[in-house]
Amino acid sequence: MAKITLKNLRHSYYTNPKGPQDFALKEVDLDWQDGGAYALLGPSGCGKSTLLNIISGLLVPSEGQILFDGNDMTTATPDQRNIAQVFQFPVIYDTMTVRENLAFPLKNRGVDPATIDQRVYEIAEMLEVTDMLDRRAAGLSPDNKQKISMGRGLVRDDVNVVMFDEPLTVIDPHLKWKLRTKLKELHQRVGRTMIYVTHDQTEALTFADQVVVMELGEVVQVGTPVELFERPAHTFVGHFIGSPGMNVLPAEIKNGVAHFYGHPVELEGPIKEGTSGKLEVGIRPEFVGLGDTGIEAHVRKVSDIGKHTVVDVEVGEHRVSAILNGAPPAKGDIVHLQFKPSQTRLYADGWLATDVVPESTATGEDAA
Ligand SMILES: Nc1ncnc2c1ncn2[C@@H]1O[C@H](COP(=O)(O)OP(=O)(O)OP(=O)(O)O)[C@@H](O)[C@H]1O
Repeated sequence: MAKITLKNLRHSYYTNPKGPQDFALKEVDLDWQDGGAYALLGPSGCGKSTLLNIISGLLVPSEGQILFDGNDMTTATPDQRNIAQVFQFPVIYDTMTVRENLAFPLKNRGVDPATIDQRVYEIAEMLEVTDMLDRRAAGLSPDNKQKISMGRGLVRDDVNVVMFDEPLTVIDPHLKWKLRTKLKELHQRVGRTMIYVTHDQTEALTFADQVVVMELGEVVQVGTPVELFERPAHTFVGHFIGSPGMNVLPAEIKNGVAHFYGHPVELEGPIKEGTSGKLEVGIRPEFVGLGDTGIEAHVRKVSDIGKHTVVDVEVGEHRVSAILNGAPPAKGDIVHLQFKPSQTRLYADGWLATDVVPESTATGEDAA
């Protein structure tokens, strides 16, 4: 196993890139700690596969380095990197039994038969496939084939990292949650570095201890699921994570106070020095409340989603969502919005521009 470092990495598929727009990856600096459970999360086209291929050695970056425990591996072949990969579609041999499929990566490396038997059994137990060990892979369901494919990725204990590239694509929706949880459990049991690539926030947040969020070839935030939810470093993270995502509303500063639609808005803490550019207030629907006073809004839609109600309101031409627990208002009502100050942030050109008040100096709490 190894710590993997990406240093000043940039990649363009053009031979003569003219500017940042020609780079599929713009300046990536990242450390993947030994034994960590990571997710690489972002929408289609943000650069996830490009980054994955650079780590696995299928692609040499235009600029920068990739280090394994400080050793430069930038131009090393995939074989030399000692990486296991699980792809979107199962990679198994149909004519072999499940046991032979699981044993294959070990046999290939000349591991002794007794160790192979033991490892295959351990992995089969973890994946709950011991009853299929002697069945031909050809007869398995797609879900089970993908489980075996995962098993092949996990069976070796000498790999530097196991990379999963959208591994649940072929899995039946009702089984997805089960395999997601299984993968998390497997990480805890085998303790190997794992990188799970996905565009699905639920998969990323269930699996990973640390989530790397990418947009337009850039890493916009690395954090725990809670950090990404509670304090998005970029409005993109606020939008992308959560359902519905964070409300991002136009703001202006008057006499040092943020305003939205003419109303003063109390922020989580001081505005960072030198803040300028396009200003926006970010507040998650979970922290928008209703009260007798506050920002006047018209209720446009009320959706009952079981435990909560999502209420969509309009403030002028701006749409705001609130997640409410109590009795909801009705469509057409006029309500007053209150933003919970400790959860209200300012963003400048998309980036977080407020600091948090240290706990010892924080006063009371929160209007909503
Ligand atoms: N071989 C290639 N030649 C030219 N451009 C490419 C190539 N592969 C990817 N790109 C471009 O690089 C950018 C990043 O693509 P990449 O496939 O890494 O994104 P992704 O996040 O993995 O997307 P997806 O989830 O759809 O696979 C995109 O704009 C894509 O069009």
